[in-house]
Order: sequence, then structure tokens, then C-alpha cells
Amino acid sequence: MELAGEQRDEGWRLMRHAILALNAGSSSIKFGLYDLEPSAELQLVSRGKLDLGDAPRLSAKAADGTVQCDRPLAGDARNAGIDTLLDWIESELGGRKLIAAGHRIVHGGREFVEPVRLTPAVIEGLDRLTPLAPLHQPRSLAPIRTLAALRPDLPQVGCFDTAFHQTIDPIVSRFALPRKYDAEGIRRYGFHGLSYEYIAGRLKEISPALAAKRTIVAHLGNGASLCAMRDGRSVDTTMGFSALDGLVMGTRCGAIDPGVLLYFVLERGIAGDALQHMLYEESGLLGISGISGDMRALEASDDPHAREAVDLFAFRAAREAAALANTLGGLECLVFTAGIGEHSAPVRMAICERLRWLGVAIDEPSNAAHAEIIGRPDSKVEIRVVATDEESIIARHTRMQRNA
Ligand SMILES: Nc1ncnc2c1ncn2[C@@H]1O[C@H](COP(=O)(O)OP(=O)(O)O)[C@@H](O)[C@H]1O
Ligand SMILES: CC(=O)OP(=O)(O)O
Ligand SMILES: [Mg+2]
Repeated sequence: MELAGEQRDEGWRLMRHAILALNAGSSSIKFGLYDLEPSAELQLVSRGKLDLGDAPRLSAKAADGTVQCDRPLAGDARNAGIDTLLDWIESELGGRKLIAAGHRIVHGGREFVEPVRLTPAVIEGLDRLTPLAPLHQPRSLAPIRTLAALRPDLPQVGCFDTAFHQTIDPIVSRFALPRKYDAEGIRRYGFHGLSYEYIAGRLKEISPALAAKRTIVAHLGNGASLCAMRDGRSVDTTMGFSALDGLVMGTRCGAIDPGVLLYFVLERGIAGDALQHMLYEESGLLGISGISGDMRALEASDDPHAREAVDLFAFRAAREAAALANTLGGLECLVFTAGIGEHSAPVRMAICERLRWLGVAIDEPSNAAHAEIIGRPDSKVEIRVVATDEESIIARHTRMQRNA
């Protein structure tokens, strides 16, 4: 049954029905607010974020970029932020009634492969997956619990970063450990699936022929991964059992010889939780540069360690891309997305230069201008920049679940 797009409140004012999509990350919660138009696509009303760092803020812009809200948050930012956001949507943003909220949840494990209504039992099941994504899962679940306490009747839907990678072949997802562990769920899951799902849809909108190509999508944000896609489906990805594997990231190490971890534990006596903290929070760009895990800060620095961190980021991304091209049996399209992928021309250039032998020929002026297509006309591989939009995917799944 299609949802009505509006309703009259007690005072007979017309209230629009809206869906809130939340994308909780390490230092911020990004959100999108969408009006339900009964027979059309969801309409973006507002996009913004709750900054949860040193100076917590709520900021939001309309679809045309006009600033709608920019205010500091007081008290415990994660809880106060959700409360302030709800108030702002329901009281100040032109009489809107939230009819559902959707969330990005990083780990769905083996059980959760489709968007799901977030009942207390489901939330408990997701909590049990926290050891698989210790940095992310608690941050995904916190706003769900806050919202459930503030609006117990509001339906909530979880959308999983792991779900898009369900199509990966067992030979790609299996680790060469004793086989009983695979049956216990110790295998490659892959993440950033909502972003990859959005990009797959965008490529199809641009042209079905483009979507059918052997494609690598580089989601280069604070967390970073690559996805090899064929016909819009994931066939391989660089993240694995956890969001630690694969590329060098802001503060995560990416792929590492497991012997190093054994050495830390057995010879240096580093405890498991200290090791976890080192690998998730102190490594990657931050660990190598000693300056920052933020690519913008490193690009602005003339410190040689900052340079080395950026070089290693590009080297490792190209190395992993070559491995995924092998899974695909060739490469026809390369797409850059997320904070670094969308905005850093030098990183795109460095990665593409290392993939020249695969037929990747980047056009310097188009790349510097952040054009949609940044390959030279003679590039064998089509090279694109596509802005990702995880929130719109969350909102679409939430609407479908709400209607089911
Ligand atoms: N103009 C830019 N140049 C270089 N890097 C950028 C630029 N804008 C954003 N970034 C980088 O993008 C990363 C954050 O990406 P984002 O996709 O927002 O991450 P997340 O969603 O994981 O928090 C940071 O390293 C940031 O420095
Ligand atoms: C899974 C993951 O790495 O997410 P993020 O990029 O938000 O850290
Ligand atoms: Mg992100």
C-alpha cells in the first residue's frame, strides 16, 4: 500500500510526511530528510550533519544549498543532537511529521542481508555483532536507541553496509583458515555497501551499457575501500571480516601481515584492546604522518611524513585495484567517490598514474576541475567522479520497509 504524503494535524493544518535517514560515522552523524510524495520519488528537503567533535553543532542545508540551520549543541552531543534534530524537523521545518527513520548499520553479519524493521530483538542481535565492528557498530546503534526512547512509536529501519556484497563468490569471501571457521561466519563481508549500491544505481541511470562494464568503485573517505562490480553487482571488495582490511585509511592500517599482530601480542605483550585501539585509531594516515588522519590536512602540510602518508595511501589503493581488476578479468571503468575520491585531484592522479599499464589514462585539466569524466579520450578505462549519497539509499529502503 502506498503511503499518504500528508495528513492534517489537530488544528487541521496540512502536515507533510517525511522520512529521516541517518548515517552515523565516527565523528559525525550525517542525515537526509525526505518528503514522501505519494506517487513519485522521495523529495530531498534537507541534508546536514550533527558534528560530535570538540564543538558539537547541528547544520543543515536545503536541496538548493541554502543554509536552513546552524546551531551549537549543548550537553551530551549524541543524545542532545538527535533531540534537537527532531525538534527542528517537527516544529520549525514547515510542519513535518516523521513517519519513519532509517539508519546505516555497518555490520549485518550473516543474518541481516536485507533492510529490517528495528525491533528490540533485532537491535539486541545487532549489538552482538559489535566485536566485528568495534569502532562502528556502537555508533550505528546509539541514535537508534536515542530515537526509540524519544519517539517509541516511530518505525525504524536498519540498512546494512555488508548487504551489497552478498553476491560475492565463496572463493573470494573465504579465508584460508581451517574450514570450520567459514561456517562460523569468519569470512570476507565487505562494507560501504550503501555507497556502492547508490553508485551502481547512478551508473545505470547514466547508461545501462556503463553499468554492465567491469568496474572498480573507489570509496575513499575516512574509511576507504574498493569494490569490483560487474553488471552492478559486487564481485570482490577490499574490506573483509572487519572494516580494517584493505586500503590505508584515516586512522586504520588496512591489510597487514597477520604475523605482525602475533608478534605484538606474543612478543611485545600488547593486550587485545590496546592492539585494537592501535589498529583502528592510531594507524593509517595518522600513524604514518604523525600529524593527522585527515587528507586535507596532509595535502596542506609540507612535512615529509605527511607526503609519505599520502604516497602510501595512493600506492596501496592502486595495488588493491590491480588485484580487483584480476578478479574482474579486466578493467573498463574506474569510479572515484566519497570525501577524498570526490575532492582530492592529487590522490586521484597518483592512483591513476600507477594504473597506467592497465589502460587508465587520466586527463589532468578535467581531474583538476573535478569533472564528471576525468579520463582522456584515448583512455581504455572510463574514469569518473560520482558523488555518493548513502542517505538517499537508506531513505528508499526505509520507505519500502515501511510500506511492506
Ligand atoms: N577538498 C578535499 N581535498 C582532500 N581531501 C578531502 C577534501 N574534502 C574532504 N576530504 C577528505 O575526505 C575524508 C572524509 O571523507 P568522508 O567521505 O566525509 O568520510 P566519512 O563519511 O567516512 O567520515 C577526509 O580525509 C577529508 O580530509
Ligand atoms: C565501514 C567504514 O569504514 O565506514 P566509514 O567509512 O564510515 O568509517
Ligand atoms: Mg562515510
